[in-house]
Amino acid sequence: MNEIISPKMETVNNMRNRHDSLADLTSRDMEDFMEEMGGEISVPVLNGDWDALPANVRKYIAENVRLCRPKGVFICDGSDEEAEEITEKMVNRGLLTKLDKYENCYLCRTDPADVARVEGRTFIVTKEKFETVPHVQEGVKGILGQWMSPEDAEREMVQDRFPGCMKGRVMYVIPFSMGPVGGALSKVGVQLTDFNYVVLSMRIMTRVSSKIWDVLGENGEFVQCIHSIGAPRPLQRKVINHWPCNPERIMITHFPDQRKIMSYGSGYGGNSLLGKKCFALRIASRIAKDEGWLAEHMLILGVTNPQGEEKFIAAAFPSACGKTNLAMLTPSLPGWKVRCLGDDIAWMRFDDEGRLRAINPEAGFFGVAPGTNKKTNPVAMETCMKNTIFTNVGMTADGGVFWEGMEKEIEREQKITTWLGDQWKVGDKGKAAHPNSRFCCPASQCPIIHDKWEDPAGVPIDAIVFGGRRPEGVPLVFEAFDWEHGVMLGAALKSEATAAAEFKGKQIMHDPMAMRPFMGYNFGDYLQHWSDLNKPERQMPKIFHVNWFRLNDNGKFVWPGFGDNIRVLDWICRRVNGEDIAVPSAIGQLPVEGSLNLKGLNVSWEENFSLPKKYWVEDIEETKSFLQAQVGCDLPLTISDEVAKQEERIRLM
Ligand SMILES: Nc1nc2c(ncn2[C@@H]2O[C@H](COP(=O)(O)OP(=O)(O)OP(=O)(O)O)[C@@H](O)[C@H]2O)c(=O)[nH]1
Ligand SMILES: O=C([O-])CC(=O)C(=O)O
Ligand SMILES: [Mn+2]
Repeated sequence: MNEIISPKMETVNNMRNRHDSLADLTSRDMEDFMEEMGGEISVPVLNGDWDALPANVRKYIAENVRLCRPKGVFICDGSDEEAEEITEKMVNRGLLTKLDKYENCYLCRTDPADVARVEGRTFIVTKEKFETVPHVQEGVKGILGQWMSPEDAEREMVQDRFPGCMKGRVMYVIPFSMGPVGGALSKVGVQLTDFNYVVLSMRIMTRVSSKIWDVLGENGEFVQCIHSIGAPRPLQRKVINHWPCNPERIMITHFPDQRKIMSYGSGYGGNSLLGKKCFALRIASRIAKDEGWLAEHMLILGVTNPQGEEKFIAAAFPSACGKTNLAMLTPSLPGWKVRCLGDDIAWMRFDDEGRLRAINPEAGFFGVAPGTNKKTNPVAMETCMKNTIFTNVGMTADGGVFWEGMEKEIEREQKITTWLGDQWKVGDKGKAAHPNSRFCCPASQCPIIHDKWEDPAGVPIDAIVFGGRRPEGVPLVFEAFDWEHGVMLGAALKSEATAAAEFKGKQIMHDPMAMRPFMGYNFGDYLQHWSDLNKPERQMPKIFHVNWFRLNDNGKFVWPGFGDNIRVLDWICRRVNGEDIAVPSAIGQLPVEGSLNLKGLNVSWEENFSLPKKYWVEDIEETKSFLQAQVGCDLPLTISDEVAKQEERIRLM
C-alpha cells in the first residue's frame, strides 16, 4: 500500500470504518463522494485508489456501476490482508465454515440448485451466426456451441437481467492476469462481481494484483468479465445456505469480438470464475485463432525417465475424466518422476525454432474432490491441506473434509455433515459430497509443481494426448499415424457424461477435443486452424489417444489407472524417441504386444488392447454421421479424408 495516503483515500478509509454497512450512508456522504470521484461514478469506492486505475478501466467500471447499481465499489489488490478481511466477513455470515483440522481452509456449501456449469444457458454472441457455430444438417440440433445474436444478448442481458442486479451489494473489481503477470503469452482481465466467494476463488485461480494496472498502462487491452449472482436486495428469492443465486435465470454470454463476458445467476466455478472457462478457453480460443496459437482444455506435465530425460506432455480429457489426476501422477514405476505444470488449461504457441510451447494460464487447481484420496492422488491431497476453499464436500465432526473415496482415511463411525447439511456416516444411504464437489487451492503449493510452471516462455510440448471415458472397445493407448490423423482422433473424442455439467445418466457423448462446452468459435474453423498449424519447418508433437476407463464383462476397470498410468507415459516417451515398439492397426499405431511395462501388474493384454471389429465398424459410422450432421460443410476436407481412410481400414480389419 502506498505510504502517502491522499486526502481522498483518507476520507474513503474513514467512511469505511464509520459505516461497515453502507446502508446508513447519507445522501450528503454520497454527494461528497461523487464530487471526490470527479463525478465519474456515483457510489463510494470502499477500497483501493480510483485515480490509480487506467482511464479505460474507470470508464468500464463506471458504465457497469450505472447498469448494475451496486452500493459501493471495492477495488481488489490481491493482498493477503484483503483476503483475510473478506474471509472473516463470509465466516460471520455463515457462507464459509472454517475447517479446524487444517491451516486456512474453508468449506462452502452452495444452494443445491447451483452445483455445476450450465451448458444449456451458455452462449457465444457474434453478429454472424456461423462464426460461432457450424452449419448443421437440416433438422439437427447443434451441440458444438450455442449462438446468440447481439440483439438478443442486448435484450436478455443488458436490458433484462443486469439493470440493478447488484442493488444493495458491493461490486468487487478484480484485476487479474492469465499467465505470469506481464508475460509475453499472458493476457489481462478485469472481473466485476457482486459475490465475495468469487473474489476469494479468483485470487487462488488467477493472479490478482494491483500490478495489473501497470501492465495495462494507460489504455491497455483487457478482457471485460462482468458477473452477477442476480440476487439484488431486497431479495426476491429465498437464499439457501447463505449462497445467493438465481438458478432459473442463469445465462452466460461471451462476446468474442468485444473481448467481453457477461455471466448472470450462478456462483458456481465454471459459471462465475470468469478467468477460467469463459476467458481462458472460450474467449482465448477465439483470440488464439486470430493470432495463430491454441487455447485448449489440457493439463501440462513434465515426465522424467530413470535416465533423467524429461518430456513435456499436454493432454485433453473432458471434464471429470482425469486431467488433474494425470497431471499429479505418482509413478508406480521406480526411477520415474512426474512434475505438474497445469491441470486444466494450456495456452500453446509455436516459437521461432518451430517448437510448440505451452503455459498454464491459471494459478490454482479447481479439482474434482470425489475419488481423490491418498492412494489415487496423494499429491492433490497434500496440495489442498492448506489455503483451500472446498465447495460442496462433506465435513467430519473434527473439522476435516470428507467425500466419496475417502472412506479409508477417516475413523470408522466418524460423524459427518453432508454437503446438504444432513447428519451421516459411512455406510448410510446417499452421498456425503456432491459428485461435482471441488477443492480450490494454489498451484504453487503442489509438492510436485514444476520449477518452470511460471516460466513466461512456457515448456516445449513433445506429445499431445486425447482421452475420455470409454467403457467399451477403445484400447488403453494408441498413437496417431500423423498430425492430420491425430486431429481427426481429437475431433472424434467421446466420453461418458460426468457430473461437471447438468447432464444426467451414463450416456456416451461426443466431446471433440474435450472442448465441446468451451468452444469460442465455429468448430469447423477450429479444426481447420489445428490442421493449418502443421508446417514442415515445425516440430509437430506426436498425438496419442488413451482410455483409462475400459470395463470388462464383470463391469470392472481393466486397467488400474492412476499411478500405473506412468506405464503408458513410458510407452509414449519411448515413441517420441522413435523406438520401434508400435504396430499399425485400423485405428492407429498400437503397442507391440509386451512393449508396455506391465511388471508386477495382473492385467490382461487382450482386455486392454483388443479391437472388436463390430464395435469399430459402428463407431466410425457413428463418428462420420456425427461430424456430417454437426459440422456439415464446415468440416475441413483433411478431416473427412482421415475419417474415410479410417473407415476403409476398419472395413478391412
Ligand atoms: N478409474 C480411473 N479413474 C480415474 C483415473 N484418473 C482419474 N479418475 C477419476 O476421475 C474423476 C475425475 O478426475 P479429475 O482428474 O479430477 O478430472 P479432470 O479432467 O481434471 O476434471 P475437470 O476439473 O472437471 O476438468 C475422479 O473421480 C478420479 O478419481 C484413472 O486413471 N482411472
Ligand atoms: O469449469 C468447471 O466448473 C470445472 C472444470 O474444470 C470443468 O468442468 O472442466
Ligand atoms: Mn476442466
